[in-house]
Amino acid sequence: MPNSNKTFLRALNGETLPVPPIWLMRQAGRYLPEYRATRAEAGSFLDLCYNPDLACEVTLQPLRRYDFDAAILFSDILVIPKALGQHLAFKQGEGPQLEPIRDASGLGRLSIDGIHSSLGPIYETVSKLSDAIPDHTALIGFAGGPWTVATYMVEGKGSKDFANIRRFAYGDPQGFDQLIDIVVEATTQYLLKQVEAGAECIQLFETWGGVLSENGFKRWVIEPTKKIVASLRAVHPDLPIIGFPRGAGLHMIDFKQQTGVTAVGLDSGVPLKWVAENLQKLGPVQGNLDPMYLITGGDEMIDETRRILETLKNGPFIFNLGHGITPETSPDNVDKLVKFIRNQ
Ligand SMILES: Cc1c2[nH]c(c1CCC(=O)O)Cc1[nH]c(c(CCC(=O)O)c1C)Cc1[nH]c(c(CCC(=O)O)c1C)Cc1[nH]c(c(C)c1CCC(=O)O)C2
Repeated sequence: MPNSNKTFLRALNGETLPVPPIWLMRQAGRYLPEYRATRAEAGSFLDLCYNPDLACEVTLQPLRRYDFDAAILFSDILVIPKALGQHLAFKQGEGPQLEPIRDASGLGRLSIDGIHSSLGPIYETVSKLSDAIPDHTALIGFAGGPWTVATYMVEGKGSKDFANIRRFAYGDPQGFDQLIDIVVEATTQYLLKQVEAGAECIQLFETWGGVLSENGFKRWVIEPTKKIVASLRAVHPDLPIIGFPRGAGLHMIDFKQQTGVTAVGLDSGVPLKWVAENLQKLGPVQGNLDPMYLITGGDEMIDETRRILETLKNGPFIFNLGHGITPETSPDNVDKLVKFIRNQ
């Protein structure tokens, strides 16, 4: 039975609560002046990710302002390719850059042997957070979904059409399976260490799940996720796991049923009546305010929030965005959103 003062864990345990728990993807980040100050102190974004004291500090910043029901470890999904030996840099204003692996011949550059020494500072951040967060706040650990992590490993940066990875995966499926297997193994070990260090729930960010063909989604999103979930549950049978298969549409039913995740994160495009009638009957859901409403604010933000709360109120539900908060977000609008949800 989850700690009863943690509403986030209660919702994941299937409870329908009168006021849903709330946290926001990317709740620690550039929209907060105190985050920008701590990042400057760290030197760079990656330096911040590998500095346990400062990573702990930026995780706590949004909790101090908004008292969210969950804290999410401050790190990035791309620490896995880096731990596997792929060079990673974040260029200011340009996002991540990796040396791309375009085919199976590049897999020799990866090695799983040294991952824990590379990821050690992140486990230390989790452990510090576990001591530092308030009693009523749950601690979320995370990793990227294997397909999404692989998109950056193969494309070498963000992509609009994912042409390189689709060419690799569709043209050499067995070779591509090997890359996915390496990412699955590293991710599983990484998440087990996060749970050991105090993470109470895991979220898998499958941000680019929606770009695959039907069979591709089964083979490179559902199957790898299922393996990670089974390996985590073999050690921690009751661990809540949230899958966020962004853009997956109707696949979300199979995703929920076949992977064994506890809850499904919804992107902003998902029709909520369909969710209430189908997906939410299978387990808790989380989402899905379009982050752009936090920039526009006003009555439109409140009306859209009301619609979400109203449509999903008859089942287990966690309020969140449909994607990460953007740097242009006004901290005051986040305050208004949280107050509206808690005071209706
Ligand atoms: C695809 C992806 C990445 N990282 C992540 C995803 C999946 C979710 C999503 O789609 O947003 C996940 C992520 N990234 C970050 C977190 C921290 C926890 C949180 O507060 O939610 C989490 C959970 C911090 C971050 N990760 C990043 C920042 C901004 C870095 C900075 O401070 O300059 C933060 C706070 C950088 C990042 N990291 C990544 C990209 C493409 C970028 C550049 C885009 C950008 O600049 O916003 C890879």
